[in-house]
Order: sequence, then C-alpha cells, then structure tokens
Amino acid sequence: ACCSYRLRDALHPLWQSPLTIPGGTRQSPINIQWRDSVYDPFLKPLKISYDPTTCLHIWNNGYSFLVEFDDSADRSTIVGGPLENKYRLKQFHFHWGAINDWGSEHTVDSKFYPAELHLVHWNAVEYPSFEEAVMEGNGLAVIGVFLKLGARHEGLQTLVDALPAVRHKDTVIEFDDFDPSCLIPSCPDYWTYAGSLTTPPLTESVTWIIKKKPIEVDEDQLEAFRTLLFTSDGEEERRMVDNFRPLQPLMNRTVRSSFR
Ligand SMILES: NS(=O)(=O)c1c(F)cccc1F
Ligand SMILES: [Zn+2]
Repeated sequence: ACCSYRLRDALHPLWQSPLTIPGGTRQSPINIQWRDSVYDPFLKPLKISYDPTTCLHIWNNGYSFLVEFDDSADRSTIVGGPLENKYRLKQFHFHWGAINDWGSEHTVDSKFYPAELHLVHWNAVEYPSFEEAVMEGNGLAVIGVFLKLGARHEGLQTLVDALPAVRHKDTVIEFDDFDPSCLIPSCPDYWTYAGSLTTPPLTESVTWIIKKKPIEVDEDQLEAFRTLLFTSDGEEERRMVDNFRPLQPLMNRTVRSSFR
C-alpha cells in the first residue's frame, strides 16, 4: 500500500513535472515571513478595473476550475502597485485542501489558509498574447487572495452554484456578468515578490501581489470546491482536493510590503 501510495502520489498531475525546475531561482509558492518583508514606500496603490461583461465561462481543466475572461481589449485590467505596465485579466482560479488545515499555496509565517484565489493577468502593453507573456520575466501579474473559514461570501456563492455543472475534467459552462473585484478585500495592503507559475510550465514570469487580508467563506462553500473531480466523466472518480504546489525556496529574493 505504501509504495503504491508513493507511486500514485508521484504521478499526481501537479507533480508530473519536477518539484522545482532545474536552475529555477524564482519559483512559487513561498512562505511569506512577515518580519522579513521590507516596506517599500515607493509601491503605489493597486488600481483594479474589471468589466463584469468580459466574463465568459467556467472550465474544469483537471487542475482547478478557471473562470475565463475576454482579454481581446483593455476592459478588465490592473495597473499601479509594483507594476510598470497595464495588465489584462485572463482568468481566475483557486487552490484548496481536502480539509481546512491546509489548501493555500502561499503561507504567512508558515500558516496555511484553507484556500487561495489567483487572479491571472498578462502584460498587454509589451506582449501580443497571454501565451507569449507567459514566457517573459515581466509577462504576468497574479493577485493572490487567501480564503479563511468564516461568514458565507455572497459574491462567491454565484460561482459555487455553478460548480455542479463543471464537476468533471474538461467540462465548461457559460458564466457571465460576474465582477471578480467582489472577491478582493477592500484593504489595500499587499506583499509583492518575483516568482513563477505554480503549475506547469512553472515559468518564472509572475509578479506576485499577495493581499494581506483574507476573505471569509463558509464551510459549505469550501466543501463545494471539494465536490469537483480531477477525472473525466466515466473515469474512476478522484476528488479535486490538495491542488496546491509545495513551498519553494526563497533563494535570493526579498518580499516587499506596501504597508508598515
Ligand atoms: N497558479 S498560477 O496562478 O501560478 C497560474 C498562472 F499564473 C497561469 C496559469 C495557470 C496557473 F495555475
Ligand atoms: Zn494558481
């Protein structure tokens, strides 16, 4: 049983690729040690402008569920913060655990949250598409928001209600008129550091912007995430849980904070 577990675990989709890419010096996720972060007074406030009509569909891609946006124009964008260009929203998705003790990708002072939201944006000023931007050091900007167990989140509920329709891998459902800024805490405080995608191809192209304040969701909403499947319809069911990458070494990086 033990070896089959190890084999199964080793073949788990998230770990097919090496845990860290050879020569990787800026891999994600990392532990954010609050006392080691450095306040940077030159960091600007992050300006978030999303147009809910750019929301297209929800898709179970076998790693997570993605809510994808029309990124053919500058209609849902972020600018400011640590960024030198305007970045377009491409998709958002989550990472979560089988139980509430873990699930986030980043940790704060080694504390895991039960889940973490990632809003993925690409540098549309310097690159023609997301696919090109993914290969460049300043190509992507991902806003990370921690989810903690607490009150029911009404904005998230519209998303949760649609999840049964994307239970299996490679299912998609139309999803429109959703403004993801309802999932971002109003508190402006964030940490930022240079990192990577946390799923293959793990490219070192992400400016991470991790919000200090979590949002609250309730147990039923977290349980709804755990009813999704890694597997396609007709395959032996494997629950979509623990879809987070292990922590990566900080190496020669400093995490900056926008707050004292
Ligand atoms: N987890 S993550 O935010 O790094 C991420 C991306 F940025 C882009 C694509 C997939 C993905 F998972
Ligand atoms: Zn992610």
